[in-house]
Amino acid sequence: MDTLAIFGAGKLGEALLSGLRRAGRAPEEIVVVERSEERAKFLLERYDVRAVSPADAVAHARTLIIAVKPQDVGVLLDTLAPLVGPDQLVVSVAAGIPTKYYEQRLADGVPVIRVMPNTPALVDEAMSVLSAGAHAEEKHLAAAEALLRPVGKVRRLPESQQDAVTALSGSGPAYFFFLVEAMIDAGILLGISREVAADLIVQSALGAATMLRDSGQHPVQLREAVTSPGGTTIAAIRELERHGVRAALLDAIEAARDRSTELGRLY
Ligand SMILES: NC(=O)C1=CN([C@@H]2O[C@H](COP(=O)(O)OP(=O)(O)OC[C@H]3O[C@@H](n4cnc5c(N)ncnc54)[C@H](OP(=O)(O)O)[C@@H]3O)[C@@H](O)[C@H]2O)C=CC1
Ligand SMILES: O=C(O)[C@@H]1CCC=N1
Repeated sequence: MDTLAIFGAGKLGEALLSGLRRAGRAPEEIVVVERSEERAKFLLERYDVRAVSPADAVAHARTLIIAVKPQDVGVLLDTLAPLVGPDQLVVSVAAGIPTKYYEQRLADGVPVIRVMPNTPALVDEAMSVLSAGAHAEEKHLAAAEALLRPVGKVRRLPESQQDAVTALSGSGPAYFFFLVEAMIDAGILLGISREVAADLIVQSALGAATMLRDSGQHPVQLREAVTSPGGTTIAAIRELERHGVRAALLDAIEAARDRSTELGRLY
């Protein structure tokens, strides 16, 4: 049985856990390591998985998913280092932390894979990008892909691109939520109730996302099809351009990339 342990079942760890359970992973194949008893109780009640000590988790599991915050990885590795061996697989989802960081602290030869998933794992629509560390072979990448595929789309990219990936798809859902939040506020401004505005905008977002994925058309083509000559859309686009929204997005995503790089240097 390919058992796995999730260290830190917070927002992202829980999103992965929920997907693994939906995908049919039996509760006895998964353990979690959590600091808070209350959180452990919640996870047991909701997902039927046990919370155990780090030592028990390492003894129990072949695959170790590290889903604690980047600033907590170092302390966790102090505990794990003497326990983990090269027949196990470490999968890290921590933003910014390079595989080299793990390899320097764990026993020689322990395979490490860095993954950047995102919270749409909760609805099986995650984007997960994998990069192999120095000791990770094809079989390890394949095992990590098999783990993540049930919760969404999976790609492999070189680790040198992981900070950019973190800024694009790791944080990406937050940008869309932010945009939707602002558009609902615009509905309020125009005298539409919050409930109705949310319904209109969320369905428009879903429709637009489906077209982006399925139409085979470039976003510019799709936007042009909405933008009638002398019409309403171009009046809005002019304001978006006047306020520098495109430049703001470029700056924002660059800042996220830089923060990911910085996290990797801090810890
Ligand atoms: N949220 C997201 O969208 C994404 C997050 N990530 C990455 O996932 C990781 C987790 O992020 P997120 O879920 O948002 O953060 P959370 O704070 O929600 O989750 C982290 C969890 O780990 C627990 N924890 C901390 N230290 C330990 C430890 N030593 N042993 C066991 N559990 C521990 C925390 O407990 P406590 O609260 O008690 O500290 C908390 O429950 C981060 O590294 C982040 O970069 C990656 C992609 C997307
Ligand atoms: O904000 C963060 O640092 C994490 C990593 C990517 C998404 N959330």
